[in-house]
Amino acid sequence: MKVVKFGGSSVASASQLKQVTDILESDTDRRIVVVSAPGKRSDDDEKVTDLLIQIGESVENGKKDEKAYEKVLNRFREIIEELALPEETFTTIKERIDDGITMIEHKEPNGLDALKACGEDGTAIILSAFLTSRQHTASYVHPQEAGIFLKDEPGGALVLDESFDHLYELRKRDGVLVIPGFFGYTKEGKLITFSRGGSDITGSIVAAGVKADLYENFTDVDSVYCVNPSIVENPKEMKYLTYREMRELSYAGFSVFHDEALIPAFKKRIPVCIKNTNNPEAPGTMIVADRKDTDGDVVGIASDDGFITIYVSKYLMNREIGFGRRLLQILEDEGVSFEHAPSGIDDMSVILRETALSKEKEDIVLKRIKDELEVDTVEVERDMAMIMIVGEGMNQRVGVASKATQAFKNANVNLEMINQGSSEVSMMFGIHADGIEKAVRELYKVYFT
Ligand SMILES: Nc1ncnc2c1ncn2[C@@H]1O[C@H](COP(=O)(O)OP(=O)(O)O)[C@@H](O)[C@H]1O
Ligand SMILES: N[C@@H](CC(=O)OP(=O)(O)O)C(=O)O
Repeated sequence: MKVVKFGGSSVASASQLKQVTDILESDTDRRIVVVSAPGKRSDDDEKVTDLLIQIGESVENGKKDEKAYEKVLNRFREIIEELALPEETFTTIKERIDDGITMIEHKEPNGLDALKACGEDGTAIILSAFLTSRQHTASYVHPQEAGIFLKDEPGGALVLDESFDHLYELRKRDGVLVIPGFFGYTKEGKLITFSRGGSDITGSIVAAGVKADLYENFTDVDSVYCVNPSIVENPKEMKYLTYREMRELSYAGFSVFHDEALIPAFKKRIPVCIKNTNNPEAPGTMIVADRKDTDGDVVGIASDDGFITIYVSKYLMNREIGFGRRLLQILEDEGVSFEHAPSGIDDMSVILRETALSKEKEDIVLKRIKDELEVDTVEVERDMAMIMIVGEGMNQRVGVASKATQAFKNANVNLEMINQGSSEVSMMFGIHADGIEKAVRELYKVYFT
């Protein structure tokens, strides 16, 4: 049995949904399908999830964005008409969207999540109806009925272990099962969504729950490339990656697969394959426990901007037991999550995502660091970017870091920070965001050409 996830680009239009159906029909092992909300049909198009968030926020602010509301309804109406589905398919989707809006108007908790979930819910209703119209045994399975139970955590929902046992029961059902991605329920019955891009996580949870032979993740590229294809033209394709490599790369900026989506599949040893909906014959990229082709130092280069560094120095910090803990405690008290914390003898930096530290929070945090830790210096640097090079066995090879530093030199980009990941499959470099593309291109040259 295979679990198949189709991303937003794969379900963006009626013609894409027909392509999805062809893919399902070409392999009867593809029994469980997880779908995203309709994504962009072209570069200047809008994702349904973005429109739903726009509507939700406008309702929260007291004036519903009618334009965005009409756009969402039109997206679904167009798809339904082109697939020649009955009118009630549209009515059901519209009712669910209107219910989400009413929840927000009544200030019910999780109203925004309920509205956000309508994108994937709508796609699942449409795809199951379309499969049925093509004489397949197919059913829509609501995440609550499937038993996808989640814990509400800041920064995104987390799956509860009992979900895997509930999901196993799906194996007993006949036909193709279509499950909307991106959301689940708390034990108290509240709908909650994962963080953005979270349908990949649903797919992985379902694949782990039903103990699938394979989790296929269909998107709009032939494979995972060793570097973001919008930075380097025609980069090298990756045939195999290990779970650890993919986790590091997706965490550090490979947006093709959600970084939290690997853990459920990894724990149950379910292989993952990233494939192209518009070129399903291409082999794609397999993510597995062990990779045999270990040629080359590095398998991928990921990059992301939007980071802040808090730099702290204090003479004899090395002798002050508990300094690091107290510094991080301040962040914990203020509800700020951090990404990395490299340290020296008398200094320590904490790297955070800009989204984690508002200007007001920054003032509070800096004041507390100064007052409570009596530091010599505390400085904040914004507009930082992180570049991560990843490769299993990289730590065993001589000269990997020197190639990287040569590349930064070639790009004329100053290195603000270097951190060898504790996982030993990655090395991270902090630079100013304006140097990101130059640096990535030079790194690509030294490792891949
Ligand atoms: N290293 C990479 N390899 C492949 N695609 C990448 C990489 N880094 C970023 N991407 C981007 O990820 C996109 C696919 O992810 P996403 O837009 O989330 O797809 P979907 O709509 O299928 O969920 C690609 O179109 C590509 O632009
Ligand atoms: N629709 C949600 C969840 C998702 O996974 O989407 P996509 O498959 O388009 O990345 C989002 O936009 O965040």
